[in-house]
Amino acid sequence: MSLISRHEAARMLFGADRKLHRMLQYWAGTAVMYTIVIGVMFGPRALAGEPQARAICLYVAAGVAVFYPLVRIGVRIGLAPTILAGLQGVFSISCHVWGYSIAGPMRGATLVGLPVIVVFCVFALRPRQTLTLTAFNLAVMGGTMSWLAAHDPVHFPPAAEAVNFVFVAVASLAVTLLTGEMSKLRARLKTQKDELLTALDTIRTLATIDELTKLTNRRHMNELLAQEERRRDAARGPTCIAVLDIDFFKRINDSLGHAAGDSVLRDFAHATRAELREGDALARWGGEEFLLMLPNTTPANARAVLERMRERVAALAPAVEPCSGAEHRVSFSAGLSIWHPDEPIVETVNRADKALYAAKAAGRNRVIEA
Ligand SMILES: Nc1nc2c(ncn2[C@@H]2O[C@H](COP(=O)(O)OP(=O)(O)OP(=O)(O)O)[C@@H](O)[C@H]2O)c(=O)[nH]1
Repeated sequence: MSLISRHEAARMLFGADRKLHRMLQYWAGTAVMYTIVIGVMFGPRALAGEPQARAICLYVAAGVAVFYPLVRIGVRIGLAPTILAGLQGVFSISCHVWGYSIAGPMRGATLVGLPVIVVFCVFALRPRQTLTLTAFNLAVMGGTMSWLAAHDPVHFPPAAEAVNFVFVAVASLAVTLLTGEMSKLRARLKTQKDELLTALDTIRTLATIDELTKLTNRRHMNELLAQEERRRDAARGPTCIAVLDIDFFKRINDSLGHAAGDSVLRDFAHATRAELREGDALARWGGEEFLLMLPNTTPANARAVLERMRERVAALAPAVEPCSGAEHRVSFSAGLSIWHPDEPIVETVNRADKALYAAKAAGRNRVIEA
């Protein structure tokens, strides 16, 4: 039989999920605390056969055992941590109150643990909920102390009980207020973290995406080109570069206005993007000019992609002048070049750019290879 590593054992006991792991670590921490405290206070008496001591030892052991699967199931079914923390808090209070009533002269020691319960709940409960738990804690403890002082004043002198109560009330309230501040601080930190993540996301988008067309922007395309250059791999197929430019775009702008021009740019981006595979990149290179990078693509295949793009663009609804009803069909010209591995990739882009000029000079709405 193979021995399991400490890491695997911890994974089995605490699970792989980070949240579950954290909650079960708290559970383990409290289990160890209970074992020590109950063991020291009631262990010898339980071993001596005293029924009350045995009963509380069993109660605590059963409670600790029940909470382990409860936490695991709770996290799996999405039970609010508040409910789990509340249940553990109430269980803890019942242990303390019971322990206090049967601990004899040592009972003062059990009071130390009451404020600790609140500390353990701080990560799951909101300040108001923590305050409610403390109020419940003091009501149960105060009620028990009063009852004990009234029914057994010899063992529970009223004056001593009153002092004990004041002590536990002051300590619990102080801890509750402090943990409340901690909770607020945590909530503020969480909000700030969320805001920072959103801001980071926006910055990342702004840095890589063209706002109008939602295509890759020039800055990011330059990074992709450099990346492709670094990755230079003879075993892979060739990389093709194309520069695309919308024909007579100025006319659309001049006769229909800038907003209509923007709308054509968006439609053009949408239509051409539909022909991209994973790994291809299409960027708005500037104005009405676009740069296409097709890794692992032969020039024949790249030409076929550009032809399909031309068909899609030709199928776009024409921009219509409202007064004259004149139609402006959208088309583009493109220059295509293949990247030679010994050539800086910017040179390949320049060659594609020159081929684009040739396509424009040859009458537009066509693809010319460099
Ligand atoms: N609406 C809009 N127009 C833009 C944008 N960027 C550049 N332009 C316009 O695009 C037009 C480009 O015109 P030209 O460079 O003369 O080219 P063209 O009219 O397309 O002619 P050819 O390229 O020779 O076919 C100019 O009028 C620019 O103002 C933009 O973001 N939105």
